[in-house]
Amino acid sequence: MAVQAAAVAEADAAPEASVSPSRLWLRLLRSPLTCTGLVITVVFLVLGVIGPWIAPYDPSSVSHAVTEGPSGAHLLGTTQNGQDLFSQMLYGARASVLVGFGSAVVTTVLSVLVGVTAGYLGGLGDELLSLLANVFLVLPSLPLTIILAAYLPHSGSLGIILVISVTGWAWGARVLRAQTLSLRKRDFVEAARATGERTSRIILKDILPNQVAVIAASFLGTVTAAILTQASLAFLGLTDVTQWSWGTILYWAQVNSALLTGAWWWFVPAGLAIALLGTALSLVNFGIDEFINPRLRQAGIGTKKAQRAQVAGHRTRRPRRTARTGPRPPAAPFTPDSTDVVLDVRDLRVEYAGEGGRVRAVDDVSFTLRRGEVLGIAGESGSGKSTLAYAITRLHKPPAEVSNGEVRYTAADGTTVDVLSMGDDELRGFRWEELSIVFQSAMHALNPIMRIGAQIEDVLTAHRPHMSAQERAARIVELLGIVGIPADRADSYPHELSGGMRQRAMIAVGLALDPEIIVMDEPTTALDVVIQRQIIAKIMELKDTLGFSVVFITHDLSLLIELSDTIAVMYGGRIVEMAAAADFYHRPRHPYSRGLLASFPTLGGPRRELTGIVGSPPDLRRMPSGCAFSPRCPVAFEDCSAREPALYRIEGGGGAARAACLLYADAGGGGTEHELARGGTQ
Ligand SMILES: Nc1ncnc2c1ncn2[C@@H]1O[C@H](COP(=O)(O)OP(=O)(O)OP(=O)(O)O)[C@@H](O)[C@H]1O
Repeated sequence: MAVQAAAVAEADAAPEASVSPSRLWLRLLRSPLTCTGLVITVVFLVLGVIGPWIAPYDPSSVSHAVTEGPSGAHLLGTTQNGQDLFSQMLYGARASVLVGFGSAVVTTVLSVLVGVTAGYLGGLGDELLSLLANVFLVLPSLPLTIILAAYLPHSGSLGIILVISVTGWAWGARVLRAQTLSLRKRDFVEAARATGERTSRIILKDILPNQVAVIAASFLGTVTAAILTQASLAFLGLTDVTQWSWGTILYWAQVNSALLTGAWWWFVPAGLAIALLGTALSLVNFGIDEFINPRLRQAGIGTKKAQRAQVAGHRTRRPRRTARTGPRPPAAPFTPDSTDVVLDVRDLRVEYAGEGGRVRAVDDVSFTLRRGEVLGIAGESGSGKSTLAYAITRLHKPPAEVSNGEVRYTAADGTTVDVLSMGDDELRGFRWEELSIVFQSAMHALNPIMRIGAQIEDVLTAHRPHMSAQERAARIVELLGIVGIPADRADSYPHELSGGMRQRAMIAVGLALDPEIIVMDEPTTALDVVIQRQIIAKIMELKDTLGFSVVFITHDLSLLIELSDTIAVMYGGRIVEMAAAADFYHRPRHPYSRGLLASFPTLGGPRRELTGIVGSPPDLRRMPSGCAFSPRCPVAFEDCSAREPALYRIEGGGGAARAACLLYADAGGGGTEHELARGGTQ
């Protein structure tokens, strides 16, 4: 099959280039609101550290200047004992900042530990941790805080930090658990798992960075809440009132009726400080959210200055990294009489266990994939294509379970291994090194907050730990070049690329380790027809140059015929026809294949009426007796609902055709799927 390579690089170049990390930080600082928030927060932090050293007086020492308003000697006035309020505010800054940030650190660490662990682990661990969080959530936090504080009146700031952390961690943990639950099902986490990354690394590099905005919001929110809680407890006299904090200042002001006597300078500075720090933290929070979330940046929610910085960033030229020397030598092209089997799937059965029992989503599936071959798997939705792909890549998860069969992989050096019996470490080495996967939607399979280059680098770091940073950079450039993406796009985020580019970036990730087999599950479904054709052309070009084999899954039979060497059609979890692509196109044997072909417009050749297939695919829980297709089959006869057909070999079909239809039961050369597996697809 000769498919010409398309010049795809220019065709779908997205309009926006990316911006270097230093510029992004600069952008954060260029937002006036964020900057204001940062400056105020830093000023308070500095005051918290140096406050007691620069205070002009001892905050507790009395003087004759009682209840005096602000003056040169006492910048913020005095109390009714003549104590200097400016000094009290400086001492108070330390206590408030310490309690605020201390509580936020402890609370956030607890929330992250419990929330992320529960969400990622699932199962019993999740249930226990969630129960714990729920118990703390239903406890009335205000009375609990008051009671705990009353029992720890002399424990100082550490006691307050403890009280606030104990009563405050559960909410954050619950939010983070929910986020983690949703993230762990995302394709980019699946992809990271598939590339062999360890759990700890997935959590640190894929799960946590995607939650930075939530963690930051929770952290800064806790700082504000903790400062307020501490002020409230102190105001109520539930803390050590001889320890200076902004809350204690308010407490003494209230006890001495400062409001009634008009001594505004006594309570206004402390109230203002709390409000100002809370506002500043919120401004920083907005800024971080905008910085972390590339979509907000893209949407220009930032200030005009930030947008100008963005435009300037696009114009900035970044130096190109030098490419590694040439691609690997071209492999021998695939020929239909090849017997060099790379993947041998035998009698594979995959079941989903549910409340209503087990359903067989893949049943008795056998096929061989030869080196350099493209095996196309077609079938309506629900026929078991994805379940098959996930099972042969060992990416299936409960409730899916492989209950029978073998998946044997033969490396280029002739060694054969059973993929289904591999241990975790062996699997980690196998996936991506020998077999990689290109998922359906690159937008979901790529980590949205990691640059394309970094995502390729992750695979290289996980599998080639001895590669130097320069070698990795060169390989990234090489891979992007192979799939037709300009090297400077390594610094782009997925959302900055067009759909076609993203899908090619996903292919680059799949090619990173030069695998023998690539499983592609609907890799072009989400793309428009023009880009779809470009991607297909690229895949075929790469296959011819690099010599890998492909298992290509799609609904689109006409596309499949064009790019595949061999076609397998699935129905109700079984392969019902298998044939060389050209033979299949001209003479589909199974009535279901004929119906499928009649449902799609041909890519070339004469126009024909699209008829489709009446009825719907079978419910796996109630499979019809005999041939599963018989209730929909236009040529069914009596025997069809009683006898289940094997995958019969059909002589005269170029030696390659097999169909699971009783029409061919006596057509000669009857062979079971098992024999098919032994004989290859020929
Ligand atoms: N998580 C699950 N739990 C229970 N049954 C499932 C689950 N996932 C899939 N199935 C069953 O397995 C059958 C095959 O699903 P699968 O996704 O493999 O089909 P498919 O041919 O890839 O469909 P599509 O083209 O829509 O992706 C479905 O009909 C469904 O009944």
